[in-house]
Amino acid sequence: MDSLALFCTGALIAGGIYWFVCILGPAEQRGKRAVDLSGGSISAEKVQDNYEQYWSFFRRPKEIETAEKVPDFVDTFYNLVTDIYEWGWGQSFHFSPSIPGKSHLEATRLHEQMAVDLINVKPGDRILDVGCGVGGPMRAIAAHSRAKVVGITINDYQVNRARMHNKKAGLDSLCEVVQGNFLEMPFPENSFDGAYSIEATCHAPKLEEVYAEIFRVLKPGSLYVSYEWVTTDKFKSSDPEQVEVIQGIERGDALPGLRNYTDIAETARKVGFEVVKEKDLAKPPAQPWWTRLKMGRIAYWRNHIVVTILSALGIAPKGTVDVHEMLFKTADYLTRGGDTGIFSPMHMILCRKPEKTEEIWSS
Ligand SMILES: C=C(CC[C@@H](C)[C@H]1CC[C@H]2C3=CC[C@H]4[C@H](C)[C@@H](O)CC[C@]4(C)[C@H]3CC[C@]12C)C(C)C
Ligand SMILES: C[S@@+](CC[C@H](N)C(=O)[O-])C[C@H]1O[C@@H](n2cnc3c(N)ncnc32)[C@H](O)[C@@H]1O
Repeated sequence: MDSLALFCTGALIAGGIYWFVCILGPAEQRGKRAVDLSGGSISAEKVQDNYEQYWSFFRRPKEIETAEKVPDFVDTFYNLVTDIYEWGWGQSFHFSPSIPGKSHLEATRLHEQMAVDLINVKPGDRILDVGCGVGGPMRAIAAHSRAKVVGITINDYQVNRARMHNKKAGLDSLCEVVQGNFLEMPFPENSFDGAYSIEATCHAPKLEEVYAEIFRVLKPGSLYVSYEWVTTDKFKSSDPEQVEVIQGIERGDALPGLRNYTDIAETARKVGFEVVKEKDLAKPPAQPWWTRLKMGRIAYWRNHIVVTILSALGIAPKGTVDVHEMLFKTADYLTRGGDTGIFSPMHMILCRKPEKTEEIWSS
């Protein structure tokens, strides 16, 4: 083979690898690239240890039940998965019903916009995003409503990613990101004109604690909407196969325990909210939210190969393959949860903080 042919073959192989890893991979344009996968705020050498630490929480379930330990366990989880989520899913870390003729991104945006439309927000209002991730929903909601959005996340790495994306999108004057625990928020009472949480409060060990905090920081008369992860009326705790699916979802998603849908409104009322509306957005006529997970199967195999190669080359931290494999299995449990109808990630509840709350506090 002469040198020109050798050069062309080399260039073709290099181009192919670049296309496979960098172009085919990212879920959003100019999103996270496979070669940039990291362990979040954890240094690369500690990713494997932290992954093992994450699993050890499930070997001592009592520890997960201890409220004080949960934020640390959730923080470890997001250090491990944030880059993989961004790379393989995008900047919005939640599900949405499929919409025929619309892309995943369009369906995601409509699901996010529905949340802010429900809380009647005006331009200039200050609203809270409880558990904001890297800010996909926050940016969509700020752009759609022109409200000022303050997001809170426990994970430091997500704070930096969210701030970077806000700046890049030219939305940093409307979007602010704070590192903190949503069980003890660093905000004064009656300081927000509205609030929303998208698939985040499921990480709270006691829903009552996070709802009470949201209630505290909201101005009287303002609205809060949440998309909750729940087991539905189809779930039978006596069926071992169903229990396996629910436990698989809990373990792969850092959940201290999935709640039943009946607990949501009850908890909201207990902390003083008026329940305005409650609806499982996953129920027909909505199209399945889990088809996107099913359709991604080929991409997951490709991602598995990419992660294995990058990890072997020392580009991705050791442990990334394990984390990816955990997510791969989780995708299967989530799909089974969706197919059987025993699980919903979008049980919507819309609540109002009453104008007068004195009676509630004194009772
Ligand atoms: C609300 C939460 C997260 C919900 C989803 C955003 C994520 C749940 C499972 C995740 C994924 C599973 C499979 C991954 C795949 C193997 C990989 O190649 C690319 C990324 C995945 C698709 C990943 C993306 C995010 C999820 C869909 C929880 C945590 C409360
Ligand atoms: C699945 S992500 C959803 C993120 C975002 N709502 C979205 O849809 O893109 C859950 C978020 O909740 C945050 N979270 C979980 N427990 C928390 C806590 N105790 N305090 C603050 N944030 C928390 C996580 O850090 C993460 O950002």
